[in-house]
Amino acid sequence: MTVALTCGEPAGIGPEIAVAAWAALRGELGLLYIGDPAHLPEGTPWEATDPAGAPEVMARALPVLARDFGAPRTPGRPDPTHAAHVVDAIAEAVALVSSGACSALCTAPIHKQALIDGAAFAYPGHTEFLAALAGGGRRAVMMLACPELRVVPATIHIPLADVPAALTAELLEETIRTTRDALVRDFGIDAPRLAVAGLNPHAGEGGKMGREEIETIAPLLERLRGEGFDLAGPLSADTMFHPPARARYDAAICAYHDQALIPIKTVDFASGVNVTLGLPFVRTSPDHGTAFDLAGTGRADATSLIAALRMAHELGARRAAVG
Ligand SMILES: NC(=O)C1=CN([C@@H]2O[C@H](COP(=O)(O)OP(=O)(O)OC[C@H]3O[C@@H](n4cnc5c(N)ncnc54)[C@H](O)[C@@H]3O)[C@@H](O)[C@H]2O)C=CC1
Ligand SMILES: NCC(=O)COP(=O)(O)O
Repeated sequence: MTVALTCGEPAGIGPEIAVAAWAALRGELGLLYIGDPAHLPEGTPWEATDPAGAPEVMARALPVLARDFGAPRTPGRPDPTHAAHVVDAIAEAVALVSSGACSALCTAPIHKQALIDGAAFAYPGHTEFLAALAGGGRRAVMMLACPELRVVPATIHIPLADVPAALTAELLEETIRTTRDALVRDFGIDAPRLAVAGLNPHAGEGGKMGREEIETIAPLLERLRGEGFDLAGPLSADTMFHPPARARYDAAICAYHDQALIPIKTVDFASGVNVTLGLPFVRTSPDHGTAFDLAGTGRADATSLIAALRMAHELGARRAAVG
């Protein structure tokens, strides 16, 4: 069983944390790095191979599906000529997991702006790109998970000003259903408890601080409770994330990106994992970005990538076992 690991933005910390993760995990799981080996830190032991050969290579070298990105890497400074190769590596990894050659996909961070500028990348992130590659008109759902907390932003990479209009009952319902299904299937939670945040301060304060809770969120939750969903909310987001509140749910569904990601990155920035729900294959990622300020210094922490690779391996194995 081999986890495909895409290189992400070569100017970021991806290549160096990939090597650190390989060193930490080589006795534990198989991974296949997809990228340009010339971008790996000097002196990295690596070996060109394919998914079938990766587990055997792991013990002595980083297994690499070697691709030529055509130009060296300058840490902290993205090269526009790399952008299309970065996108191709993700598409290639999806082909490997879709064919069953790899058991799961883990992605090192991309720099969204560099891909949009350099390759006219038409997506705000991996999540939406992977949903498009998976086909079937899917809408993938982003979850970030650490041992203490799981959060799901219903709207993702859109301007804050656009959130109220985007947070429709349809989007929220699909997000809740996808999250519940994934908690059962991938996380082994038989009866998931979900907490749903309001959009406004104090969840609207009875309509005095916004009406989305009364008009959209509460009626939807009531309907879904009628179907047997275990749903709390709409809750005030500011009091959902302290430890006793966290103990009352298995995942928090949030209205927008920062409402979800600020708490988890505060609770556990080091080892949070981003996992995409609703795809026909497993995809995880570290919770952080390209960290240009650290690229090339050797000071980047690989803990989150290690946790992401472990989760990818575990979820891939679980799906393989249950079919
Ligand atoms: N899954 C993905 O592809 C993700 C990509 N990004 C992208 O990354 C780029 C940079 O985003 P930022 O908001 O600056 O976030 P960032 O996570 O790259 O950096 C924020 C701060 O955290 C530090 N940091 C990040 N990772 C670290 C690590 N492994 N060890 C130690 N310190 C670490 C950085 O040095 C910086 O001070 C953006 O283009 C963003 O879209 C951000 C999050 C996820
Ligand atoms: N803030 C999370 C993030 O940017 C990750 O996005 P994605 O590339 O996993 O869609």
